[in-house]
Amino acid sequence: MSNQSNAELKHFMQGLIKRNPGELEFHQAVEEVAISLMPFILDHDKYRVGRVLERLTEPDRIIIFRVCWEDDLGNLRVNRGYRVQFSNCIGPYKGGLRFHPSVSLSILKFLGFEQIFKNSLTTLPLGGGKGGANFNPKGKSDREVMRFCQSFMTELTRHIGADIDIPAGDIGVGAREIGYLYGQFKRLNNRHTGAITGKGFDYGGSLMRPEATGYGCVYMMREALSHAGDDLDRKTCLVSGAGNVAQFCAEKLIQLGAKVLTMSDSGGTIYDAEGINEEKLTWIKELKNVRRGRISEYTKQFPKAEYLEGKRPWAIPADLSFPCATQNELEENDAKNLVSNACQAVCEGANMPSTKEAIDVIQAAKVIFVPGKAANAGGVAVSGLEMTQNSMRIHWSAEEVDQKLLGIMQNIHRKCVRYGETDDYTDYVKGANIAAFSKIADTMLAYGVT
Ligand SMILES: NC(=O)C1=CN([C@@H]2O[C@H](COP(=O)(O)OP(=O)(O)OC[C@H]3O[C@@H](n4cnc5c(N)ncnc54)[C@H](OP(=O)(O)O)[C@@H]3O)[C@@H](O)[C@H]2O)C=CC1
Ligand SMILES: O=C(O)CCC(=O)C(=O)O
Repeated sequence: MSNQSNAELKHFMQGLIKRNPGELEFHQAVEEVAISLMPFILDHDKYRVGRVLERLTEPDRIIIFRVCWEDDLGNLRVNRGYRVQFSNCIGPYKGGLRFHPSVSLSILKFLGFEQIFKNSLTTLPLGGGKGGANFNPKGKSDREVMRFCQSFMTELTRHIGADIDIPAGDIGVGAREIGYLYGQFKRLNNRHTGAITGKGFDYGGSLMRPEATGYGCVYMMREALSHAGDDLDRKTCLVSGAGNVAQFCAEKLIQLGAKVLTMSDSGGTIYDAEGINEEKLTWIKELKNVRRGRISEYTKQFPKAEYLEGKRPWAIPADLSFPCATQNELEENDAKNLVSNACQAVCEGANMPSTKEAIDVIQAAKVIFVPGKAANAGGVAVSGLEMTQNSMRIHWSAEEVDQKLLGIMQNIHRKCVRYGETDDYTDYVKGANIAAFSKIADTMLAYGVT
């Protein structure tokens, strides 16, 4: 990076940190983008003069609200709900809802900011947003989760709509929560519209939406390997997480002939040297989606596997890595382990799972690294396809949706290569950021001063 780019970057980040004090995850997400974009912006004066990056890092609006509900014992509980409507430049706000005790404004701003870029990469007309609450669904009864979702939606409903803002799931918001949220939306508005995605198939959902993020991530890995003259066959894989993204990432890897060695949750990692096959994965899905149990139980069912309490998967030797749990779950030392174990590629199923220091280590070793905004865009892409099907009042078959998903992931890969190829390395971070930014920035300039 030139001295001028460095100076501009420093100045920009100082301003951002001053305007958003203490929002560490938001700073991290913006810095990763700004490092890629600053030289590009300096080469294109219209973006610098138009102060596009400054405008793009200021959300259109943030809604914060009280969510009051009653638990099974009749106690009143109070949580905080949020919706960050970050940018509707290229389409209505679109992005998931996260229910997790760690939810904060910083986390939702980082997620909403990333979402603008990810959604741009899909080529669908989707803006960026994110929301959620510091509510912990773990250990709550179905009725408690329902009452919470109904209270949450009672406020959120006035801010969303099929052409305004379309939430979906994320951590802690799966099929059950979407059902309760959409049921309340429908009741309050007396209308059936595509105002939420990830809906059950019977009430307007798209086939393949549950699978889309994990499958899309594997399609992206396959493209990246193919670009490097390799393939997935018999590759050993580390997958973190055991939720929606991790389950379907593992499923597609198994289908395509790779060997999944690990899955994890916030308690620890299971390491199955024989590989997690379809039957074992079905058991994990039942454990996580129905019984809502802990991954540690796997070793009781499959005693040859090991449970590594409190550990992440990254110290285990394997060819490929798929962080699919949460932000900053892959740190500098983990990256060093991956590199010393000759890991060939990292494809991020989660949002910002790797720290900046980890990415630096991985890229310096010329290991393939595909960032979440490119690698996990399949989920929101199929949400976009769900919106299209809702508007057209039709359902596409699973094969049709899967083909479209594959096409979108291949197209994202091509764009990353177009903007990120250098002599000896494909910089997918730079490629994804510039490809996504150009479209948003040109649209912002077309709108004038807004
Ligand atoms: N669902 C989707 O379509 C998309 C999701 N993503 C991203 O993928 C990631 C996973 O989302 P999703 O699978 O939907 O969520 P789920 O809630 O289905 O699963 C989350 C998984 O991550 C684990 N996890 C959560 N927090 C932590 C933590 N602090 N430390 C270790 N493990 C943790 C959970 O373990 P435990 O149960 O113990 O908490 C669980 O196994 C997130 O980053 C999300 O933003 C990105 C694009 C689309
Ligand atoms: O499907 C969606 O709208 C959003 C998915 C999501 O939250 C994400 O891409 O991080």
